[in-house]
Formats: sequence, structure tokens, C-alpha cells
Amino acid sequence: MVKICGIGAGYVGGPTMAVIALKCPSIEVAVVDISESRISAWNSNKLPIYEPGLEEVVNQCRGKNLLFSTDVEKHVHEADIIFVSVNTPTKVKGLGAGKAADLTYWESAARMIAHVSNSDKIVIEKSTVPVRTAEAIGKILTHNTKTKGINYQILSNPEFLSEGTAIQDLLNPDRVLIGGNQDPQGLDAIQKLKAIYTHWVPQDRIITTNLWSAELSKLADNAFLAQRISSINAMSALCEATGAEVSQVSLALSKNTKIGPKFLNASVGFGGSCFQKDILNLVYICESNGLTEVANYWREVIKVNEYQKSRFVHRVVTSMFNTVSGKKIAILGFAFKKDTSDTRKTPAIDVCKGLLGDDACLSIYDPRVTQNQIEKDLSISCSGVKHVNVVGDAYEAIRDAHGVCILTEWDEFKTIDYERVYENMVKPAFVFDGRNMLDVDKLRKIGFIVYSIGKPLDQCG
Ligand SMILES: NC(=O)C1=CN([C@@H]2O[C@H](COP(=O)(O)OP(=O)(O)OC[C@H]3O[C@@H](n4cnc5c(N)ncnc54)[C@H](O)[C@@H]3O)[C@@H](O)[C@H]2O)C=CC1
Ligand SMILES: O=C(O)[C@H]1O[C@H](OP(=O)(O)OP(=O)(O)OC[C@H]2O[C@@H](n3ccc(=O)[nH]c3=O)[C@H](O)[C@@H]2O)[C@H](O)[C@@H](O)[C@@H]1O
Repeated sequence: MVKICGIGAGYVGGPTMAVIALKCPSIEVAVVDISESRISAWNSNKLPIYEPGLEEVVNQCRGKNLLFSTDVEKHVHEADIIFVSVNTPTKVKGLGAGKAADLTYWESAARMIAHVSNSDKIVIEKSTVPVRTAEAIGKILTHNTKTKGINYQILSNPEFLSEGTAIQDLLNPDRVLIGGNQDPQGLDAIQKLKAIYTHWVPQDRIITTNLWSAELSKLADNAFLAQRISSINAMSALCEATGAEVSQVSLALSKNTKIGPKFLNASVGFGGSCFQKDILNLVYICESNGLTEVANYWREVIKVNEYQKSRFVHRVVTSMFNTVSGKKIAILGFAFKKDTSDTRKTPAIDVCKGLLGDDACLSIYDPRVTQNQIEKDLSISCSGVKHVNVVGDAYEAIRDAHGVCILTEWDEFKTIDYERVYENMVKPAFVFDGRNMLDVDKLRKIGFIVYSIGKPLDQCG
């Protein structure tokens, strides 16, 4: 029986390995992590991450061909194929700080693999890594196991899932990318990994390339997606200045088959753990290769995103007569997108901090994010004056508020009884829709002053 070990039981490692176990009953899959709390959550009824459909998949396989363990070395030792899905955050200090990827976790995983292995292994980069990481990993593996005569094949198999739709993305991927060495052993390893995916992915969706193309394609993929959002967000600012409507512009663009319909929703800004980190990584690689103009081009994508978030805060403050000091503002949604509890790099953090900087009092509600997480993200000190309240439902958040900011597009915010809400707010009552999800005309008829990204401004505002 083929044995797989997945190192890293996070947003990628957990769901990815669970789906492989589901689709390949003949393969034993062990998911390992150094975090005891994460592993015990994977072994409990309350999984460590919220992802629609994940619980069902885990429940079907756990205890059969899927297990979660902190015994990293044992399962690495036994495995034929090792997927490494550890985190690769942006470096915070030293060379390349603020841009380069921090490969500390990856390197420590590679050293541990070298230390415990006694048989040939295929080691797969599932994490997003800089181009040519496989070369460095290869050196660490081979230089540490010289006397054992072990053959390592390193493959790049980047993950393209999105949070909130991870299970659907994994069950029905638009493509699987496998990069490997183009020599006979490398090509053989590629075929072995391909054989796993062909249990459920059609052959024509599995792309094979050389290692460096696969590694760079992942960074390029996220850069292109983020660039589209910054492009439409830049247009949203121009729409507000000219009277055009960004949703109408998006619709017109989406009908151009050369452009297509996805990733054209203007918003308060993109968030998530990866877009910013991966673009910064790309910028660093460009700079390291002397490509200043290319680095500057990609850096602008992040700058526009920062601008969009600060523009939103500016709009809230200026609309509310240039002061939000002491005013209660309801924040609906804190996660970086709907259907996830993940708050990494969520635009809500910057918006909330911006409003707190102007002394607003925030009442925050998110259906999936815990109070603890929100307080941690906003670095609220227990001793300071309490300007932030995390509450259990939208109506409570909005009661007696001067304004409402929609920061995540949770479906339930569409069905709020806005007439009832209006009655309980301080007048004039403001709505700032950072996700363009509400019916502006309907809200204005009720009496709200409404600001929606990229739409003509309310004449009363
Ligand atoms: N979150 C996402 O939607 C996507 C993330 N990625 C990439 O996948 C990688 C992982 O991302 P996430 O799953 O979000 O990170 P995460 O932080 O949720 O999970 C990483 C896990 O690795 C564990 N870990 C770190 N070093 C370890 C070691 N030496 N041995 C065992 N476990 C170790 C950590 O304890 C943590 O639980 C990153 O490179 C990211 O860029 C790629 C596609 C999608
Ligand atoms: O490498 C990764 O981590 C993943 O990053 C993104 O996935 P994810 O961040 O989970 O979610 P997205 O749906 O891409 O949304 C990212 C951010 O952009 C925002 N967004 C998205 C689309 C859009 O039209 N407008 C917009 O503002 C979202 O609200 C969210 O804050 C990519 O879509 C995945 O392909 C990739 O695998």
C-alpha cells in the first residue's frame, strides 16, 4: 500500500490530504503537524478550520485511511510520498525583510526528512515557494543523507484552492500542475504523482512542466488574480469621481470573452494570507534579478490595495461630518471573505484600526470569527478603554449605531431587515457597503445615506 505523509495540517494540508484520502481509498494518508492543538482539533468534532464540506470528507475517511498525528518523524519515515504544506510567510527581519519568503519552516521540514529517512522518497512542494526553492531543498536533502544512498525526487505541485470553496476546488480542480526534473527519474516521479490525481481528475487537466515553471506559475497565478482586483478597485475610484458605476463597468468587461467574468468585484480591498505575501515575494525575486521595472509594476498592485482600504476609512469619516469620535459604528463581517473564519490580512483589520484611530466605538459581528481572534487581530489591550465590542448578531451590532460598515460579503447580511435596523439607529443613519452587496436604492428609500464602492455618491452624504 502506498503511504503518503502530509507535513503541515493547515488550510492547505488538512483539506488537500483529506480529499486525496477520500478519492484514493487504497492509499494510507497521515497528516502531521508540530502543533498539538491543531492535531487534536483535527481529531475532534470541531475541526481547526471552517470550510464548507470539509467535515463530511474528514468524517468519511478519518480512522480508515486518514489519520492526524504529531508523530512527524514516524510518518515521514514510513512514507513513500511526502507533501510539504508548511507556512511560508513574509520574512520579518534580516535580508529581504518585508518581502522575501521565510523558508525557515520548509528548511526545518527538509532537514527532518533527511534525518529520519531510510528509503527513497518523493518530496512534494505544496506550499507556495520562491522559484528555485526545489534546488535548495535538494541540496539540504542530499547533503544530509549522503551515506544512506537515498534517492529523493522533488516535485513542485502548487495548490490553487480558494478558502471557502476549498473542497469543491479540490474535488473539481480546473488544473493540477506538476513540475519536476526532466530526467528519467524526475519524469518517473511526475508520473507517480499524476497517478494519484488521475483517481478523480481528468488527464487533460493535469499539466506537467519543469520545476521552475511550476514554482513560478503559482506566484504568477496569485499575482494575476490580485492584479485584476486592484485594477477594478482602481476603476472604482474613477467611477466615484465621474458618476460611472463600477458594477456596470464590470458587467461590460465580463462580457468580453478575452477578459471573462471572474475577479471583477470591486471591494474594500483584497485580503487573505497569500496575495500580498506572494506578490511581495515576486517583487523580491524580480529585484534580486535586477528587474526593477518589473518589481515596481507588481508592487503597484499592493499599493492600490492599501489605497482602497484607506479610501474606505476616509469616506466613512468624511461622510460622517469629519468625525467619528465617540460614534458607534457597526462592523458587519471580519473574515477576509465569506464562508471562512480566516482573518489573515483581512481588510477589516486596517479599516477597524483606521476608524479606531479616529476614536470611533466599534461593534463587530462576524458569523464565524471568534471574539478572541478579533481582539488579537486588533491588538486590543485589556487595560485600555474599551472601544471595541464583539457581539453575537448583526441586529445587536447595529442597535444605536451611527453607521454600518459591511466588510465581508456574508449572505446573511443581504437578508437583514434594514427597515427595522433603521428605526434603531442614530440619524442620519449611514451604510458603507464595502462589498457592493446591498440594494442601494432600497436602502435610500428607507432613509439611509449610502456609500457603495464605485457607485455615485449619495447626494445627502
Ligand atoms: N491558505 C490558502 O488558501 C492557500 C495557501 N497556500 C500556500 O500553502 C502553504 C500553507 O498555507 P496554509 O495552509 O494557509 O498555512 P497554515 O499556517 O494554515 O498551515 C501550516 C501548518 O504547517 C505547520 N508546520 C510548520 N512547520 C512545520 C514542520 N516543520 N513540521 C510540521 N508541521 C509544520 C504549522 O504548525 C501549521 O499548522 C503556504 O505556502 C501558502 O502560501 C497555497 C494555496 C492556498
Ligand atoms: O494561494 C492562495 O492562497 C489562494 O489565494 C486565492 O484564494 P483565497 O485568498 O482563498 O480567496 P479569493 O477568492 O481569491 O479572495 C481573495 C481576496 O480577494 C477578494 N476579492 C476576490 C474577488 C473579487 O472579485 N474581488 C475581491 O475583492 C476577496 O474578498 C478576498 O479578500 C486564490 O484565488 C487561489 O487560487 C489561491 O490558491
